[in-house]
Amino acid sequence: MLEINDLIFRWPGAADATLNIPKLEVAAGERVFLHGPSGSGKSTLLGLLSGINKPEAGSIRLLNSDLAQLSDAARDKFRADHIGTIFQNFNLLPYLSPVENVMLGCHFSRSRTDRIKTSGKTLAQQAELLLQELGLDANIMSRSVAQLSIGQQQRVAAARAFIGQPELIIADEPTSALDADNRNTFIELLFKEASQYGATILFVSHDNGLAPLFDKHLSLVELNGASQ
Ligand SMILES: Nc1ncnc2c1ncn2[C@@H]1O[C@H](COP(=O)(O)OP(=O)(O)OP(=O)(O)O)[C@@H](O)[C@H]1O
Repeated sequence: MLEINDLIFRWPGAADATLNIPKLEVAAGERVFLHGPSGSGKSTLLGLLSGINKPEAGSIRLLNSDLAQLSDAARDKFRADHIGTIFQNFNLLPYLSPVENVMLGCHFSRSRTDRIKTSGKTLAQQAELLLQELGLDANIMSRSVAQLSIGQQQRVAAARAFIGQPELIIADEPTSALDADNRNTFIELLFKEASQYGATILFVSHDNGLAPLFDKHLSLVELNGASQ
């Protein structure tokens, strides 16, 4: 589902390329753990995969589209349709309820919205179902998210990424605020949700203790070093 070839990315003004990745392949449905020390380029790579940045050279084929060849508007649409992101700080809207926050995951994507409608549910019903599956208690669904614990906010952020079944779920250090038990539980929940429709998970973390949970491990230092 993802294939990178001869990718080079350099931040403006930087002497050296931040990323120089000859090859990277991820199959559909894989659970991938991407690790590397601070500054090794993890966020830069996620920015390229989600189409926020463009490579200087090389190709990034995601679901058979070369992101480097798409216009800015087409990359935005591609991201909204095919990628669900769980951000490190969750990026939830504090004045909205959990259900409303989750529904926002479909806001910019006709195809994700249509997928839910075809299943016969409303967006709100699907949002509620996902929140239940991810373990959010029913009695807090109508609170504003500002009143939720970190672990509860994390479940809302995950449900927002999954709504409408995007093929790729990107999780950028989403467990750094949790203790070890809660981290593992959260990752197991992500896997369960992803396996319901075969989503691919790309999970970024400094915490190598989480690596054994995943099918595949990618080290940014090794990926970058492979050409040098
Ligand atoms: N917007 C930017 N403009 C210029 N340079 C940047 C920008 N963002 C990141 N960099 C540089 O690119 C390199 C990789 O940064 P990046 O944030 O991708 O690393 P990271 O592996 O995600 O780090 P961390 O684990 O600390 O989040 C660093 O040297 C950083 O200074």
